[in-house]
Amino acid sequence: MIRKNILQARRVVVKIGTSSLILPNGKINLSNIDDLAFTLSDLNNKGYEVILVTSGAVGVGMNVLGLEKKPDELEKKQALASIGQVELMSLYTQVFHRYSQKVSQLLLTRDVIDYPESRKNATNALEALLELDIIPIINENDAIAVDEMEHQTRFGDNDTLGAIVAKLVGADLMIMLSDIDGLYDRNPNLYEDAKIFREIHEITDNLMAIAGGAGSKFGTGGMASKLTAAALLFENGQEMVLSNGSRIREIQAIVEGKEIGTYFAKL
Ligand SMILES: Nc1ncnc2c1ncn2[C@@H]1O[C@H](COP(=O)(O)OP(=O)(O)O)[C@@H](O)[C@H]1O
Ligand SMILES: N[C@@H](CCC(=O)OP(=O)(O)O)C(=O)O
Repeated sequence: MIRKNILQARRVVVKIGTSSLILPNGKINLSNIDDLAFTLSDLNNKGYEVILVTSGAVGVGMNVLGLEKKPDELEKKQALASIGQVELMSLYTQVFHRYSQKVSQLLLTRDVIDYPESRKNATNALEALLELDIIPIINENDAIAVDEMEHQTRFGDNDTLGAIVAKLVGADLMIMLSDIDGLYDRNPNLYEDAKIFREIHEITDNLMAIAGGAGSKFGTGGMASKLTAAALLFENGQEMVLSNGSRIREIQAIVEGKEIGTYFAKL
């Protein structure tokens, strides 16, 4: 399938996962963050409207406190997110500044999106930021998003958040960066002969089954949540490319419609 719709895409949501921001040893992946800032700034200069959905608050918080294992207690994870989020934004501000690109931060919770008035406020803010040539950087507000009965504040994972943001702003394309080249017919970290899918047109139960299992120790989503995000995008006639967050500069070739990663588009 030729990725011809991608050639028309102007408004792009890029989602980067913890596994692309934190090295296996727990340190910050500075080269990936620098590549991300360069590539997104370059896209913005070329006339694309770019929104970044980033994970990493908890992972960076673990790095700040020198923790090797994510704590089980909810309030400790909240605290870690609160510590890590400022550090993450400080890093982003510095690297984007190097490429003369201004950025902003939005921390969302699900109730904001569920209530029509507050949803409209979020959309208005995003539209105003894009109009000002800013790259909005979005994360879930993990420090306060805790689910209580009848009041859902959590998105749960940033893959879903990315798809919801893409819907909110009517994005033409979502680029999902993970620690893997795309979706495989089975987990390539466990099976050497796993084969990559170049395109997916439908999210079936069978696909969900082969994407099962958790992801990296710092993240939360795993491959299944990427498929759930794709299914949400399909509902809105939107498209997604899942590609490797260790080769971020390939985003340029992705928006040129080149066959990189796995392309999710309805037929
Ligand atoms: N069928 C599959 N194809 C690709 N990756 C898979 C598959 N099944 C499970 N995975 C796992 O999902 C991981 C990506 O999810 P995750 O670690 O949550 O990434 P991120 O932090 O980027 O959100 C891969 O590294 C891989 O171990
Ligand atoms: N919002 C959380 C990350 C949640 C999440 O989905 O993580 P990931 O699977 O790495 O995209 C954080 O900033 O730590």
